[in-house]
Amino acid sequence: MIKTLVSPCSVVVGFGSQKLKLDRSCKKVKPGAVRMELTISQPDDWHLHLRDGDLLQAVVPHSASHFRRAIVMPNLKPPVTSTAAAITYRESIMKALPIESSFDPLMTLYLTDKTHTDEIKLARESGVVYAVKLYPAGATTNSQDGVTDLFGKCLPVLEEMVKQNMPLLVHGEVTDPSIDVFDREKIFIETVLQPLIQRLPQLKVVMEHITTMDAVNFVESCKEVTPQHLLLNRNALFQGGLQPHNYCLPVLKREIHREAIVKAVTSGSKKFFLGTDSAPHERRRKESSCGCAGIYSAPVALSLYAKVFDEAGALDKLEAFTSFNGPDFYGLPRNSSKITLKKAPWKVPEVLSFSFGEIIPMFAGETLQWQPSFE
Ligand SMILES: NC(=O)N[C@@H](CC(=O)O)C(=O)O
Ligand SMILES: [Zn+2]
Ligand SMILES: [Zn+2]
Repeated sequence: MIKTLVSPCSVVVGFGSQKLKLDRSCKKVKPGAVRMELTISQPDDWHLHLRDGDLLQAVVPHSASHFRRAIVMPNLKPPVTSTAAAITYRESIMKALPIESSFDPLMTLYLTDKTHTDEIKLARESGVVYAVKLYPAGATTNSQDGVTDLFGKCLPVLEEMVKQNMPLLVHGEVTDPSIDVFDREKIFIETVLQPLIQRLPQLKVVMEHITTMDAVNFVESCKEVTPQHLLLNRNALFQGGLQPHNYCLPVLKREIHREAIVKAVTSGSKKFFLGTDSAPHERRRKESSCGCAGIYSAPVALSLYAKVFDEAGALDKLEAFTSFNGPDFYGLPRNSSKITLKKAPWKVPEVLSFSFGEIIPMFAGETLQWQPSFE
C-alpha cells in the first residue's frame, strides 16, 4: 500500500539506538510537496552473516529491527558443519537478540567434502536448519573448509538433499586462480551450476548475491540480490582512491551487469528475492594491506532496496521482492507483521563504534531517502 502524506514539520528518524530529530520548517517545504509512506509485509533476509562473539552482539539488533527472519550463513571459524553446531549457534543468536524481538534465525549447514548423508537427515529433522551452503574451497571469506570437488565428493549428499527437499545455497564462483576474477561467476554457471541442475533437476538451488547478466539470464535457479550489486558498479572500488568498504565477493562488476540486475529485480519476476549478504568485518580488517571481502549493509539495506525500486518507478514491486518471493521459494508462510517505509531524509552514520572496535556501514555518511519504521 502506498500512501502520500502532506510533509510534516518534523519527523523522527531512527538508526539503531540513535534517533535524530529533523526539525524542518514548514516554510521550507515547497507548496504541494508530498511525503510518501509505504507499508509492506515485514521482509526477511535470505542471506545474512551474523558472525559470533562480540561481532554477533553488535550486529544482530540491526537485522532484527527490520527483518522478521534471516537465513544465517555458516562460515564461522570453525564452520557450522553439523546440525548440533547449528543448534548451538542458533542459541547464541537468540541470547544476543534484544528483549521482545521476534526475529527468527533460520540456520544453514556448511557443506564440506566430508559431509555425510545422515547429517542432511538430521538437519531436516531438527526443524532449525533450512538449507545447505556450498562454498567452493577458497572462493570467499572462511571458505577454506569448503568443497573441492562437488561432483566427485558430494553427489550422495546432494541426492539426499533432493529427498529431503533441502535447498542448496551457492556462492557461485570458480576458484581457479587462472580465471579472471571478474569472470568467475559466469564460468561457474557454465561449468558447475548448469551441469549440477542437469544432473539433479529436482534439487532446489539458490544462486546467491548475483553480480552479472549471465546470472540474471540463468533461469533454472532462484537468485538473491544484494543492495551493493543493485547500486554500485566496479568504479565504486576505485572512486578517488581504493575503497575497501565497497569490496565484497563476488566483486562488483561493470555497469551493464548492474543495469541488468536492476531491470530483472524491478520487473516483478518471482525468481529474485532479497538477500543482503550483510557481512560485517571490523574496520581495521577492511582498511588493511590485505582487506577482507564483505560489506556491512544490515542497517541500511531496506532503505537501499527502496531507493532502487523508487528510482526505477517500481515501488509497487518492492514488497514481492522483499517479503513474498523468498518465503514462497522456501515453502514458508509470508509474514503477517508489517513495516512502514517513510520517505524522509536521514544520514547514515560515518562509523558504528563498539567496545571491541568499529564497523563502517554501507553508504556511510550519505543521506538516504527511505526510512523503515514500525510506527
Ligand atoms: N560477501 C563477502 O564478500 N563476504 C562474505 C562471504 C560471502 O558471502 O561470500 C563474508 O562472510 O564476509
Ligand atoms: Zn558468498
Ligand atoms: Zn555471504
